[in-house]
Amino acid sequence: MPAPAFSTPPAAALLSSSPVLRLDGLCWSVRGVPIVEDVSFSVGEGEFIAFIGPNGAGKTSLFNLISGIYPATHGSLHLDGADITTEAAHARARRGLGRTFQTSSLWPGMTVADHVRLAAQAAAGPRASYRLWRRADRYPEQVADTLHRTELTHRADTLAGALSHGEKRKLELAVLLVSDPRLILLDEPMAGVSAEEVPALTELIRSVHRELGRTVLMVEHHMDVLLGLADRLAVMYHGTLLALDTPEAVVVDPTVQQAYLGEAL
Ligand SMILES: Nc1ncnc2c1ncn2[C@@H]1O[C@H](COP(=O)(O)OP(=O)(O)OP(=O)(O)O)[C@@H](O)[C@H]1O
Repeated sequence: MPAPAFSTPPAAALLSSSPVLRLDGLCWSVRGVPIVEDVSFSVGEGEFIAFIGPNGAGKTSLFNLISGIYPATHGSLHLDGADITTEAAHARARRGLGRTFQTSSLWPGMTVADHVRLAAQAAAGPRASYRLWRRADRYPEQVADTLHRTELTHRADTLAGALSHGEKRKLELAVLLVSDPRLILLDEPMAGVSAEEVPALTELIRSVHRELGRTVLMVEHHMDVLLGLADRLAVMYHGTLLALDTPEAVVVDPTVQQAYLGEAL
């Protein structure tokens, strides 16, 4: 019997007290200018943390540090207890850390199914032959399951360039999910998505978190989206972590309110 494309962690794992991810005093500077300053927090298995903060607060930079795109200047990062501070992005991906980017990372002239098939092949490791990836019989279960999960089955043969913004975001999620990551970083998944498409995309992200049991970190400006999804809200401000608490506590936190100069969160 073929292995399911998605593994669901046992309920006990969701109650595990050991953090999936731990940041200790993480810093990143560019030519001596601090961009991320002394950020420390832990993420529990199955948790959903949403990152908010004004433009330029350092949210994407923090995601780049966690995913290994930038090396930390100081501090440390542990994934499942292993020190990954100096590990390259691809090594972190092999440990189960996946991410999407603020701007679309799709090939407009490639079909939806081929995007997912190529990602499945890449996840299968360096021994998989890239000459074979276009064969439609490669990774059929993974491709079909992932397209079904992301509600893109009917768009399998459509070129990515012909998709709506919301469908492009779904395809980016599909490309991510087919490698079965345990910890998922989503950088502004609603960016460019029309108001009509936001609810369906929100539900998809919710199902990735709740039904697949994935641990999720997400940068997002839509507070209405976040309040229904996040277990905790992290507020970034001038490169520092200003607050990290339940959404209810964060929205009434006077330090956070002052940082936003009285603007509604
Ligand atoms: N590679 C880089 N080199 C120099 N400065 C950078 C680099 N990347 C980011 N910065 C600067 O770091 C600061 C934080 O940027 P970052 O993109 O992390 O903020 P953000 O909170 O994600 O903002 P937004 O909500 O607008 O995406 C900004 O002042 C930005 O110009």
